[in-house]
Amino acid sequence: MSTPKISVRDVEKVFPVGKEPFVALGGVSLDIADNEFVTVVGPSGCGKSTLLNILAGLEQPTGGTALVDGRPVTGPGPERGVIFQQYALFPWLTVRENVEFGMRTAKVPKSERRERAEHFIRLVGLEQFADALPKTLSGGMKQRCAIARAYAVNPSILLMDEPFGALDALTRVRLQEQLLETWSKERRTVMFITHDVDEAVFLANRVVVMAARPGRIAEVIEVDLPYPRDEDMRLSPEFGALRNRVWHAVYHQRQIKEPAQ
Ligand SMILES: Nc1ncnc2c1ncn2[C@@H]1O[C@H](COP(=O)(O)OP(=O)(O)OP(=O)(O)O)[C@@H](O)[C@H]1O
Repeated sequence: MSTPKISVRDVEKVFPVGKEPFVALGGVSLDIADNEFVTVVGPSGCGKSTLLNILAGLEQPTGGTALVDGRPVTGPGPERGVIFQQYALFPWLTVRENVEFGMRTAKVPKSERRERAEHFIRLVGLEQFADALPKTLSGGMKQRCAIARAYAVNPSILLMDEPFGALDALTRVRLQEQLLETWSKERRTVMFITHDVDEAVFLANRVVVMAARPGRIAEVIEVDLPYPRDEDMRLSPEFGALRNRVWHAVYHQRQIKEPAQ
């Protein structure tokens, strides 16, 4: 088997909280293949963001290792693009300048920067708004801009932490479809955190269900539905059955009691 793009081996994260340490992740192992789309669901506080932040290089594990392309993650890197729920656009820069910003940091020459920015702005359907400032955009448009910016740096991995969490249902569905369209044209390895079971199934090759106390992987569910996925698929019995399975895995979890310290 080829080396997984992402490999999480027995990762633990213990936060010192008050007198007793808090085990946010208690030994998580997960491999994600190149170009795979994995979604992560689980109850609040089960360590989803902590896991993503470790892969992003924003947090260090207190045990185990997180590997990208076979190398341990020691900090953030240009091969990993991170998208959070809050759009994190620079308010004083236009859409185009925001999209170019990451490439500027990555020292991409100006003409290439322009060209790539145009390409990704078009891909997310913001060409009419290339010269607009973020304050004039809707939430969905801002998030599309953040996605274009992340893609433009050409990361091989996208780490997305509830990127559509703040959006209304209709915008959310549109952005899901657009993300899949972009992903099918510009293949990337994606890890996408969501609270929305429908969204998790609609997007993924595999859904990772996490559980809390300690944060761990409860179940991994294969989504063997073909791409492209569309509205009809969302209404299909196969989709419904998978959604029910994920729902059940999330909402009927047994609590493991941590041993008394
Ligand atoms: N810096 C920190 N110090 C102490 N505890 C923390 C810290 N960061 C996270 N935690 C705790 O670790 C646990 C996991 O947090 P995390 O944000 O990873 O969960 P999550 O599954 O992403 O939650 P949510 O779905 O609510 O966003 C939580 O109980 C949280 O309070």
